[in-house]
Amino acid sequence: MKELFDKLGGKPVTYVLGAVLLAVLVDWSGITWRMEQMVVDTELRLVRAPVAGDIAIVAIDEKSLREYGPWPWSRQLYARLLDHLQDAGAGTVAFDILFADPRRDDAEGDQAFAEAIERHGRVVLAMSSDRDISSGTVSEILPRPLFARPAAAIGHTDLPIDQDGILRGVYLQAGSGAARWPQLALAALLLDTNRKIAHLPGHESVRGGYQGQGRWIRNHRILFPFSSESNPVLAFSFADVVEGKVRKSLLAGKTIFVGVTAQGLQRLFLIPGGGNWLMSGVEIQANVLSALEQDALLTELRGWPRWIVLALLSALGGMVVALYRRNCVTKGLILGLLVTGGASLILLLFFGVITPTIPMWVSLAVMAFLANRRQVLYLQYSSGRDTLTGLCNRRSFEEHYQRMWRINERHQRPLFLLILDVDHFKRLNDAMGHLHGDEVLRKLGAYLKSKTRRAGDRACRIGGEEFAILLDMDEPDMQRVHGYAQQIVDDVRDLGISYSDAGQDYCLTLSIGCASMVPGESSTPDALFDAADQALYQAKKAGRNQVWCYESDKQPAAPNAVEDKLYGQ
Ligand SMILES: Nc1nc2c(ncn2[C@@H]2O[C@H](COP(=O)(O)OP(=O)(O)OP(=O)(O)O)[C@@H](O)[C@H]2O)c(=O)[nH]1
Repeated sequence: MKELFDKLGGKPVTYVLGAVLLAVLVDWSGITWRMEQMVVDTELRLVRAPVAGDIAIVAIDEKSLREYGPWPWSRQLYARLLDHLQDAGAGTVAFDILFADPRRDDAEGDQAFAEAIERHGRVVLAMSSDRDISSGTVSEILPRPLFARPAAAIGHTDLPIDQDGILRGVYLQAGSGAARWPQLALAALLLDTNRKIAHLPGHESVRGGYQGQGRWIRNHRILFPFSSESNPVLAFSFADVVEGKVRKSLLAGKTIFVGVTAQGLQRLFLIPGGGNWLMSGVEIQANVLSALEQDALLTELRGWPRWIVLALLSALGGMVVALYRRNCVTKGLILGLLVTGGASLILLLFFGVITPTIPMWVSLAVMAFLANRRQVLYLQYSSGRDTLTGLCNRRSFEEHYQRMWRINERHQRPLFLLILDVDHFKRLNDAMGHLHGDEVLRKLGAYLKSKTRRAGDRACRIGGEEFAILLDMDEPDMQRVHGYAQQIVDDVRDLGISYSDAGQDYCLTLSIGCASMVPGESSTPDALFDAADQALYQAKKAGRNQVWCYESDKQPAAPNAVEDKLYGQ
């Protein structure tokens, strides 16, 4: 596992693919949705745009309430408003007010309003919905037929709130059973421009018509930039307009939304962008129309396009992390976050595309963490390695030696140590050069590593051309160890590393001294080392290219007793 991690962690492709897969997985799981929305909201702050100049609100505000008394008023006032707006040359008038019930005490007012709607010819009325709590079904509430008949269009005023209480977008179509009603702002747009929109923008979540009785169906969700606090929608007081206090030129040619803004009478919506900025429904309608008119909608990527953009951006971030994986992981992570964050910002500012940023950042953080882990492991590993052969160095060998000594002492098991020395290595160096000598040592290192595969086994380069092997044997038996060492001697000879010196050909050989001891109070790690060294000395003395062993019984093993128990080939 560690080796796999080591191998994969070294390759840039690991970081690129890892970042892509993880980002897609995190995004798909939806666990970062809330955080993601916070980022999107912050980004949306940057794309705020003023509402188009040909849109205005006629607001039922505090001033109008002071003028005309408590709301609702006689519909006569709306009739007067419509006539005034018509006179001023205003365009479509959309009421963000539901006129569903008759005013029984003011039939005249209702009649006057109906006639004014007819006269005006370009009035859009609002419809709404009502959920029956016991059955859960949703029914439509339409304007009373007296008004609906002369109205040019009817639009819904459903403003959906996300799970976190923020309104980020609207549905261009909604209705009970089928999404047949256009959003109020869309209805006004269609009327004003006499346009037929072949393909409604936004995400089409519902295909086909009727979706089931009593279900409130929404379709074509759009996101759009909201107007800023410093650039609010142009608004006139209802009373000022009706009383003719607003210059006609200010109203001429404008699409007018009529709605309530007075505190306490209307529902306010929290809009994205941080802070607690609230907007009334009528202001939101003005914002929607402005965005539709100017084609300034934002695209929230879904499905395959979302995965593809996410994959491309996180691959870019993964590449940055991979680039810095060895020198400075933190720098790589910070740059990766900046690059991906910057790319999403560019997509938003220039193309109006909202990309999921948090999943990319999560995946980059994980990749950077893995790169860092690998780097730490690599440093730990390399500090205990011999740089030429890749075997462990004397320091880490000694640590391992001491550890194995303690373990075997607990279990009262013998420990086997082999010391290996290349024969006449000076002669090889002199004949072939130091670099060639290095290459030979490297080859020997690789071979010895392949001979030490058990967890407790360790091969190490303890000096120039001197190696040591510590063996962890299941069945402690010096004969087997002798056979093992002899195999090494034979294999090295069979490697056929040959060289000539002074006209004579030589083949590289090894000598090995083996020793074993049961760790205990009377035997020490140094004693075992000395014993193996003595055995090696004997092997050299006896002509090299051979194995000599020293085997202790469980008695104290004084170094001077070593030779008594030595045996060779
Ligand atoms: N190429 C190379 N040579 C090394 C390295 N470390 C030590 N040596 C050489 O290894 C040689 C060891 O020489 P000696 O200690 O006389 O031993 P030997 O020639 O192998 O003779 P015996 O051990 O008695 O068989 C010296 O020439 C060192 O310079 C190394 O890292 N690379």
